[in-house]
Amino acid sequence: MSATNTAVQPPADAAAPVRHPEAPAPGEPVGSHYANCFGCGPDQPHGLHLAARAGEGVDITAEFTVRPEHQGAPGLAHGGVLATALDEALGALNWILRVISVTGRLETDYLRPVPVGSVLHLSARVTARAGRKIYATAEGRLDGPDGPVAVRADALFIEVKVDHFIENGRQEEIQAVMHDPDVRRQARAFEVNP
Ligand SMILES: CCCCCCCCCC(=O)SCCNC(=O)CCNC(=O)[C@H](O)C(C)(C)COP(=O)(O)OP(=O)(O)OC[C@H]1O[C@@H](n2cnc3c(N)ncnc32)[C@H](O)[C@@H]1OP(=O)(O)O
Repeated sequence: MSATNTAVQPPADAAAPVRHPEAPAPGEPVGSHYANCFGCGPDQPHGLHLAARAGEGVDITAEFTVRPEHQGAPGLAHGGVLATALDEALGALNWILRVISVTGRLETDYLRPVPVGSVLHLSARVTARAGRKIYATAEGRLDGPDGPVAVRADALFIEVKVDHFIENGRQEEIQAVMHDPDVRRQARAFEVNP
């Protein structure tokens, strides 16, 4: 990180976010960006298995069922796991913008304990963009999509190229995904933005 402007709130001159014309239609699943992702990967046995759906704007919704393996205190979700759920919901916004970005900063508020067995109803939306910076916010509610807010987060994501992963990831996993033609096509498509 080269500069000091790391605030999660957008500057006054930030632009309004725009839904990409090829974003999934409202209600459609956005899909998993990586089968072994701890947040959304279907092949990750220890993961959260978050399955996000596109909203009507630059937003998504998702549900996270808290399992016994997600505990911190007895019978309650671990705070780091809840931050992961928020982070993953925010990361799913990439599909709506059709941009590849990674979390730069994530500020989380824990408002209510989240019991094991409960379903956290997540929603996330992009609030603004400024250059490579994407400002977004997310919340998780208990007892349904209109229930009380248990956790929330403001985040700053930074747009990156596919090379960010190729250059920094462990070669074993990089080589495995590079041989998957679907992954390659999908990743490159995200880099060709209008
Ligand atoms: C294929 C789809 C993938 C979808 C992934 C979603 C999964 C869920 C989300 C995640 O978990 S992502 C994984 C966790 N995040 C990371 O691993 C990111 C690690 N950090 C980095 O790799 C670099 O720091 C980063 C690419 C984010 C930035 O490095 P750069 O060299 O490209 O940026 P630079 O230093 O030029 O800074 C550009 C601007 O961003 C700001 N910035 C950079 N890093 C920041 C940071 N960490 N926090 C806040 N602001 C940051 C920086 O201040 C600057 O602001 P200004 O333009 O106003 O000067």
